Amino acid sequence: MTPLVLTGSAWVEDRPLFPPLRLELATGAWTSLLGPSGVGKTTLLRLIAGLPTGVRLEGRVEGRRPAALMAQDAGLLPWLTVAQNVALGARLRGERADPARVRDLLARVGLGDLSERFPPALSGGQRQRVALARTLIEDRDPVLLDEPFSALDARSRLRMQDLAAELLRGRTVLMVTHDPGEAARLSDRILLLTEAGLTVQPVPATPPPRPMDAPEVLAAQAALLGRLIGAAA
Ligand SMILES: Nc1ncnc2c1ncn2[C@@H]1O[C@H](COP(=O)(O)OP(=O)(O)OP(=O)(O)O)[C@@H](O)[C@H]1O
Repeated sequence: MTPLVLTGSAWVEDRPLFPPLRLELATGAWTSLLGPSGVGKTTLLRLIAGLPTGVRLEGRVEGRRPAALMAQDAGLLPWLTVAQNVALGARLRGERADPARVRDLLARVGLGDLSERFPPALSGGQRQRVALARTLIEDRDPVLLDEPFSALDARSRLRMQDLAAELLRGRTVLMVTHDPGEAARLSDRILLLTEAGLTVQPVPATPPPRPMDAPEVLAAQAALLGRLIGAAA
């Protein structure tokens, strides 16, 4: 598979957003992208997906292919049920999603009982789990996740991280997150985006997903937190 590579700088009107950088997604690996708010992480994800952004990219994306994208707002259609939202990708392609697979995924994200509910009657965390199921059902590579676990309580967060790690094993994943612990648990590679550009950060040597309280995870988490605080200063 051709590597997916973004090279270039981005501009918001005449203001630079990020300086010239090169972001290569390691094929089959989980890459996490961290950085201060507003630095351009979602923009990078959308540029890679080929979606509209408010910026001008002076550069190019090579190796782009159809991606599964889980956006920061769950983006559920309020007039479709939970199950219909999970099956939406297939429906948009004029196909029929396998109902057993939809049921199985909804059960695995803990929403087996809510499949006939409509999104306005869900909590923020439940909506996020529907969006996760909708992303995980797609047989796509790459998979682009924008803060996919941010609305979840601590227990569901760990469970959903493990589920995503299991179902996306071997896929090329780019996950934007503000949570250094999450990045340290799940990633093969960690990137930090700041106004100065993109830097590669150390990752624990053990294979992901790692226990959240493993010493190497806690050490990586603390190191990342220090860099994030430094970057935001
Ligand atoms: N459509 C737009 N028009 C003008 N500016 C935009 C547009 N979209 C994004 N921006 C600006 O681009 C910058 C980067 O936004 P982006 O959403 O990529 O940041 P982010 O790093 O993902 O932030 P956060 O962590 O808060 O989600 C922000 O300053 C934002 O205001």
